[in-house]
Amino acid sequence: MNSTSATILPRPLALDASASALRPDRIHVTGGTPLTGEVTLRGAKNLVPKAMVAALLGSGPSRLRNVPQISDVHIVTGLLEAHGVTVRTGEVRDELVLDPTSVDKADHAEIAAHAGESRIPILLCGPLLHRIGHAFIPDLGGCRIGDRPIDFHLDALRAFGAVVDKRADGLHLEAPQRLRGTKITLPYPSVGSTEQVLLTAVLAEGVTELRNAATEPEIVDLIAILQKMGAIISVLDNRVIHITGVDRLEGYTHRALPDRLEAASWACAALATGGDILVSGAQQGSMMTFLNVFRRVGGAFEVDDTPGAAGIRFWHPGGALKTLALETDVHPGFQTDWQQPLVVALTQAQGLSIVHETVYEKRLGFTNALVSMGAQVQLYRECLGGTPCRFGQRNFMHSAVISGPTKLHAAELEIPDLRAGFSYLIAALAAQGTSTVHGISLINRGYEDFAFKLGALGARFEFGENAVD
Ligand SMILES: CC(=O)N[C@H]1[C@@H](OP(=O)(O)OP(=O)(O)OC[C@H]2O[C@@H](n3ccc(=O)[nH]c3=O)[C@H](O)[C@@H]2O)O[C@H](CO)[C@@H](O)[C@@H]1O
Ligand SMILES: C=C(OP(=O)(O)O)C(=O)O
Repeated sequence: MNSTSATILPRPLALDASASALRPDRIHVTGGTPLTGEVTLRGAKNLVPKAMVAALLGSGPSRLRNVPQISDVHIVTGLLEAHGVTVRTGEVRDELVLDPTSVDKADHAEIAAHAGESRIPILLCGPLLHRIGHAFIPDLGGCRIGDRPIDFHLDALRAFGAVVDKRADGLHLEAPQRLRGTKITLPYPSVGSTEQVLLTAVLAEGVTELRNAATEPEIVDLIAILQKMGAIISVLDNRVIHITGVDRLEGYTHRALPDRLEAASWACAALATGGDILVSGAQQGSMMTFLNVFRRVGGAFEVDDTPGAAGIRFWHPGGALKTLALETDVHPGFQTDWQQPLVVALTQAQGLSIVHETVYEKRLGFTNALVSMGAQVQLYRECLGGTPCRFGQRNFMHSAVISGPTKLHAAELEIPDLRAGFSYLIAALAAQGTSTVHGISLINRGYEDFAFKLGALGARFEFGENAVD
C-alpha cells in the first residue's frame, strides 16, 4: 500500500463541500509508522460557525479570517444564504466576507434542507428575532454523544420575550416586541446556551445578567467579536457575564482563534503512535489543562511562541506511558472533546487509567471499537472520578477503566461521531495490520484536510471504493 501524501493537495478555501463529497467514505489504514512532521491549524470549529452567525447582527459586512475548510462552515454558509446573507471568499487567504444587509426573509425549504446537520442553527434565534422578528429552526444535528436537549436555550429565549412554538418541522419563534434584557442563571455552564444568551442580549433592550456561564476560549473569542461590533459585555468573576444591549452593531474584522481541539488530537496521535508532531498555530494559553495531562501521561512538548511561527511540538519521548485518573469538565477543566483521542493513547499506558466523562452521558460508547482492536476498556455506570456528576444516578456508562499497555490489532471500524472518528484513525495507525474505517466524511466536520495532513506525517493509508454522494 502506498502513502497518498504525494497525491492529496491542500485545497483553497471554497464555499462548497463538493471536493470532499467526492472522496470515498472509507479509508484503509496500515498501522505501525510513528507520525512525524508538521501540521498547521486554522480557526476553531467551535468558534468559526458562531462568528459567522454573529455577522447577522451587523449593519454592514463582516470579514472573518483563518476560516477552515470544514463541513460545519459549509452548512452555516448554506443557512445564512437561506436568509439572504451574501457569503463570499475575501481577498485575504482563508477569509470569508459575510454581508447581511439584504436579510429580510427565511426560505423555509432551504433552511429545512439543513435539518440534522449541526448544532449551529439554534444560535440563529436571537440574531434573526432582532433582524426580521421571526425564526425557523430545523432539527439539530451534531455528535450523538448524549441526548443534548435545548431546554436552557429555549428558557433563555422566552426570558428575553420570545414566543417559541415547537412544531413537527422544527421550532418557530417570534418576537412580538423588541427583546428585553433579563436575568438568567444556567442550570449548567452550557457552551451553546451561553452563546445563545450573548448573541441575543447584545441587541436586546437594557441589561442582561447571565450567571453560571461557560467560559471556554471560543466563547471569549466570540465576545471579542461582539465587542468589535459595538457590544458592551463584561465578564466578571464566578461565571457571571453582564451585557448592556445597544441599538445597533457594525460588521467586524476578526481572525478566528486556532483550533485547540484539533491541536490536542494531533498531540494524542503523536503519543499513541510513538511519533513527533509540530502543531503550527497551537497556543499554550488555551491548552494549559491539556498540556498538564499530556505531561503527566509521559508525553513531551515544547512551546514556540515566536510571532509568526508559533506552535507546539508534541512527541513521545520513549519509555512507558503513565496512567492517570481524569475527569472531563467545563473550562478550565479537561475539555470533553479532548477525551476520546486521549483514551486511545491511554491504551498504551502502563497500568490502570480512569476516565470519568461528566459532560456527555454517552461519550464513552466509542471504546467498544477499541476493545475490538484488543484494548482493555471496562465501562461503569458509577462516577469513578472524585466528583459525583449529573449522570451518576441515571444509569449511563460514563466512567471507563483502561488497562494497558495493549497491542492493538487491525479491525473494521464504523465512525459514530467526530472525535471518535479521529480517534479510530489514531488507533488504526497505532495498530498492527490494515484497518478499514467507515464513515470518514464525518471527520470533515471538524478536521480540515485530515487526509492531506496524515499523508504529510507519513501515515500509510488509501481511500476505499464507493464514493459518497
Ligand atoms: C459546536 C460546539 O461548539 N460544540 C461544542 C459545544 O457543544 P454544546 O454547546 O452543544 O454543548 P453544551 O455545553 O451546551 O452541553 C453541555 C451539557 O449541557 C447539557 N445541556 C445543554 C444545553 C441545554 O439546553 N440543556 C442541557 O441539558 C448537554 O446535554 C450537555 O450535557 O460545547 C461542548 C462542551 O464543551 C463541546 O463538546 C462541543 O464540541
Ligand atoms: C461534540 C462536538 O461537536 P458538536 O457539538 O458540533 O457535535 C465536537 O466537536 O467534538
